[in-house]
Amino acid sequence: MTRQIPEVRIVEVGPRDGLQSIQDTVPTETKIELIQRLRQAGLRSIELTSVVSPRKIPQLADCQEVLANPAIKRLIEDPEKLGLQLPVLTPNLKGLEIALSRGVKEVAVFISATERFSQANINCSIEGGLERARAVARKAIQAGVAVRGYVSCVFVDPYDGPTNPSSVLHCVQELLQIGCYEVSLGDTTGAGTPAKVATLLRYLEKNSIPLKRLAGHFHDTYGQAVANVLQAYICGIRVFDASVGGLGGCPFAPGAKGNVSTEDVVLMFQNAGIQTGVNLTELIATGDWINQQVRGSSDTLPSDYCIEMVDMPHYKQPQWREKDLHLSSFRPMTYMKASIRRVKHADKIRIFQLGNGDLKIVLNRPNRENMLTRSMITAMIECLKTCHNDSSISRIVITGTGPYFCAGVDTKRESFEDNNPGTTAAHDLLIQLFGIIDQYPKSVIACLNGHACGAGVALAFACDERIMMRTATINLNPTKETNILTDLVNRYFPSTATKQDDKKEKWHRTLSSRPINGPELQLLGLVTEIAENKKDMQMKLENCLCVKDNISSGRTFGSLTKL
Ligand SMILES: CC(C)(COP(=O)([O-])OP(=O)([O-])OC[C@H]1O[C@@H](n2cnc3c(N)ncnc32)[C@H](O)[C@@H]1OP(=O)([O-])[O-])[C@@H](O)C(=O)NCCC(=O)NCCSC(=O)C[C@@](C)(O)CC(=O)[O-]
Repeated sequence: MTRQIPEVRIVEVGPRDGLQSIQDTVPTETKIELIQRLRQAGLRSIELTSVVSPRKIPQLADCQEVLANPAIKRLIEDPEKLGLQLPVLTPNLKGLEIALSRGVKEVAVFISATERFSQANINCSIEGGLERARAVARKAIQAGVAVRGYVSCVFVDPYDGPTNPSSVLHCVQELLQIGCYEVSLGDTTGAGTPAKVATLLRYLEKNSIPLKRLAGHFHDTYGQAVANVLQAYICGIRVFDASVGGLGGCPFAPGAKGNVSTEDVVLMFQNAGIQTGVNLTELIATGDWINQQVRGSSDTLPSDYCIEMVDMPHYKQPQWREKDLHLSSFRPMTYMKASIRRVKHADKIRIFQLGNGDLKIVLNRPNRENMLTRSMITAMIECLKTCHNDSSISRIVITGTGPYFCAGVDTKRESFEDNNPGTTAAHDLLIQLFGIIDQYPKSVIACLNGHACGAGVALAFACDERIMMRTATINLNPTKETNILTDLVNRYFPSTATKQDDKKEKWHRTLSSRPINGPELQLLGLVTEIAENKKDMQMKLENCLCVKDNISSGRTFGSLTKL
């Protein structure tokens, strides 16, 4: 017998909650594109904006322009026909009037279950907020406009502390009474945990609140938001607010973090076979895009899964992605099957532990060609030391994002001389790093996603193996970094065999004179594999049987490197 699993509805609040706290003005066109992309990704309920005081929420001061945009207007005109719900947040009659004048067919009213947050957010008491909501609902319903309700601070008020559940009950009862078709329970401060969620929902249900009239709105301040969504689902909630990219937060709830990310919610449900109607890959691309727009990078993507997916080979090919994202048709590829756990994300370094035993260190400073800073070098050293005796890790993979593997040390920022008392010069840190890599008890593989220069070349050559993109080159820039590389060559290339000395000599000469590409390096035996593209590199990495092998010089080599 097939198990019937009810569907969930996701209310995407990214264009409103997601953006409202961002300091720098997000251009109106970006907001419009965000809405369109979200719709494209399959989201059917999208909160478009809010019509609130522009003094209080300057970021959404362009709400009228958003609503008046022809593309958005077309959606607003007949959302039902398009299968859409497009609420707009309206705190009072003024907001409602503006929304109505723009043809909006659904509004959302919002109150708080606690006094201090209510004052901070909407400048009135709980009862004052209810009074406003009542007036808005009455007029909206008369105009044939649907009304959704929010109750904020259902667990904790940022100023008052824990919330009395009876106040939440009162607010929910009132909002349903005034005609809200659904009330979203706002964990504004992100203080909720699954146990608190279950307790509150049981309490509301016992007091005759139908769970089908409730939605969950969880913020991720303490990393509990996805767990809270799951717990609420188990309790019977089927509607969840979420924000793409995990953006969000109320400026009047200091310290609170963004909403639960839509990507994580969709991923969780989809993998449980619960349909959300959302195309996860389109959504992840949208999350990546909006993060780039508002934060200048995808560094802050909500989960490691999203970060990994964005870096995935062939990520840009929807056919492939769609297929692989369904558990039933998962590609038999260790990398995909592997669970991905964040070990640490230091400054410009991402570190993942994959379930297949790889630890992946990603240099993530693409706009500066992944040039190494002191903190990046230190983070790598710390990571390698931490994982030294970790039996769950068998290989270390070092790679980069963007067109460069690593363009050396950022000499504008880092000194090679130990001229600051108490600090270690970049040179000494690098030597320490290369020494650790060289003597590491596990295999260390450099995946040269792009070009390497200066100390970046040295980093690659301190590793046991190198897999290199065909289009990548290595280039020993004639800078003061050269000394480091010469030092490395002398230290780490075997000196016992004359033949190898010859090769070392040749390699050094070639390297010093011009950029040298992967195939040339492979001929010299200095690169194990050449990859045609990211996917191929991943496959080559999967197949790389790198084994540590002690040789007479005392240094360790990958057995596949034929020097
Ligand atoms: C609620 C008010 C408007 C009351 O503000 P007020 O100061 O009590 O109202 P007022 O009527 O005295 O008006 C003050 C000024 O705001 C203007 N104004 C008044 N109303 C509007 C309007 N609708 N649209 C545009 N402008 C408006 C009004 O014209 C006047 O302008 P001024 O004469 O000073 O230039 C104000 O306090 C406000 O806008 N607060 C911001 C609330 C807000 O947007 N908070 C964030 C969203 S809620 C949230 O994030 C929580 C939630 C929903 O996501 C769930 C959760 O996580 O808990």
